[in-house]
Amino acid sequence: MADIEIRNVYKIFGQDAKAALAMAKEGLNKSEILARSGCSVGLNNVSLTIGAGKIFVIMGLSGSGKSTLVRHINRLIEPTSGEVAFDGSNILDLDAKALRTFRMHRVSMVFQSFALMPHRTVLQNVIYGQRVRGLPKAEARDIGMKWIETVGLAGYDAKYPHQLSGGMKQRVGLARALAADTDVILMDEAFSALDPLIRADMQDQLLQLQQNLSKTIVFITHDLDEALRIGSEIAILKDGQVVQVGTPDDILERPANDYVARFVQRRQGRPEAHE
Ligand SMILES: Nc1ncnc2c1ncn2[C@@H]1O[C@H](COP(=O)(O)OP(=O)(O)OP(=O)(O)O)[C@@H](O)[C@H]1O
Repeated sequence: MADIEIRNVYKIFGQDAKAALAMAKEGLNKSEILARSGCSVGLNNVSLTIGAGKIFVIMGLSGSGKSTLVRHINRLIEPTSGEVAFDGSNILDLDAKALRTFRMHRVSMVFQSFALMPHRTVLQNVIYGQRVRGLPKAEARDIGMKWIETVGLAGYDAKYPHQLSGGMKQRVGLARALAADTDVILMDEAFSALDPLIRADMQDQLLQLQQNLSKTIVFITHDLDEALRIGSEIAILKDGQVVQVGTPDDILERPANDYVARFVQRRQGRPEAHE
């Protein structure tokens, strides 16, 4: 179980990141920084705590920084400034070997693009991490088959990714993350290719995982109903900044500002409030 702390994280993409960082720290906004430095601001002073055992949902318009934020949690991306800590230890201090171990045991990721290995079967994809860890084949197989069945793909273990639909591939990606048995699972629009029935099923699965196995799940979605259904907490990002973090009730009933109120209304298909 891990508490994840994101502290004053800035992420600047581009050549002149140092100058752009100084501008961000002075309080210039994303478009001013882009105009002056040519740099794109991914995250602009983000601080938040993701409690162990929670389903922490991240929402925001396209380009608001959701994927950039989540990729900091397994150090796929490193901040230009700031810290990311697991149980108080800054993961930026891990050397290459410790980072490999951290990724193997502490945090796995389900990508929107599936990221399956095309020449390996469903089962081989699902148990790849376990095999790399050195788990004997028979044991890894049992674990893999269990999760393949859980995600509704019983009978597909010997198929190859090209023989599956997009939604099925997404479920293989999820089974792989579950089989890896890490404390934390990062999910970047991981349900976007699922049809509504399977999507609802997978939401139930996630709630069970959280409740029964105390997994911490960080979940990006564009779907407010999904966020409200599964989220212990929801963070709303805008232009690389967190505009509110709260329970589903907080977000719906006590929006922190007009932006969040409009965001929620728009997503629910209600008429927009006045600007
Ligand atoms: N590799 C990169 N190079 C340059 N800019 C980047 C890079 N990755 C992200 N950005 C910029 O950082 C900002 C946040 O991007 P990010 O992909 O995190 O947004 P997002 O909220 O996940 O969007 P979406 O919902 O479309 O996936 C955007 O302005 C984007 O242009």
